[in-house]
Amino acid sequence: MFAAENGLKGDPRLQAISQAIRVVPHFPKPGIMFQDITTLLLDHKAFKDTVDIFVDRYRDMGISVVAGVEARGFMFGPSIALAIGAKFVPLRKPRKLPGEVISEAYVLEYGTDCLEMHVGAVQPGERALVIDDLVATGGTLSAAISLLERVGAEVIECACVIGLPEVKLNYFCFDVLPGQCYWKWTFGIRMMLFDKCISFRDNAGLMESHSISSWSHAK
Ligand SMILES: O=P(O)(O)OC[C@H]1O[C@H](OP(=O)(O)OP(=O)(O)O)[C@H](O)[C@@H]1O
Ligand SMILES: Nc1ncnc2[nH]cnc12
Repeated sequence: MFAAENGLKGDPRLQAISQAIRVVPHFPKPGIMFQDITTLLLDHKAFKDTVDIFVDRYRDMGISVVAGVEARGFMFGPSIALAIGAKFVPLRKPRKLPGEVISEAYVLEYGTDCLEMHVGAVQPGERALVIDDLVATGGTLSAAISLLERVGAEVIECACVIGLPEVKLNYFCFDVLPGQCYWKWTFGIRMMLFDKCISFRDNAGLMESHSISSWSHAK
């Protein structure tokens, strides 16, 4: 989310959203600081503010598809889709969707997994937004982007509520693509003002052309 660009700089909603997210140490295994958005969902104002912030950003972008990543992308995606007049497409874990699917495997901070999407849910040329609660390595979002691009959709942006401070995207953003102000600006704002709230633009071509392991493994 571009706090300065869209007038969110200093917005008190951001701090309240951040504070509503519980951090659980050593879950699901030692060393992981688990960012628990279920406490955000319990806080009606913080939950609504989170959705509203995304809706304000995406309502005029001509987005026809909001693709939510199982499971936690399902908690934010449908509300955003309804509010911006888009359809919601679930990107599910393996063997959950009953119809014909396409699949994309990826590596997680604590394991490996796979996302699937129904064939025919998204048409070539559609403008898509990917929603999830959190980006850690970016592997999940990379898989989501791949699924959508494989069926000819254009991924306009990916939006997450939480960006982990150790995310390798910081490196990607500041060092690998120093000329890309968009990235630099986004993440500068995230770290200074947004804390746990980010949104970032997909630029799969650039991700691919630089061998950043966290992104390239899913490509
Ligand atoms: O950026 P990454 O390293 O790919 O990690 C981020 C993903 O990990 C979490 O989901 P998880 O796979 O744990 O599944 P869940 O939502 O079903 O618990 C989170 O909700 C993201 O989808
Ligand atoms: N630290 C974390 N907290 C919550 N979900 C995650 N998914 C990957 N890393 C995570």
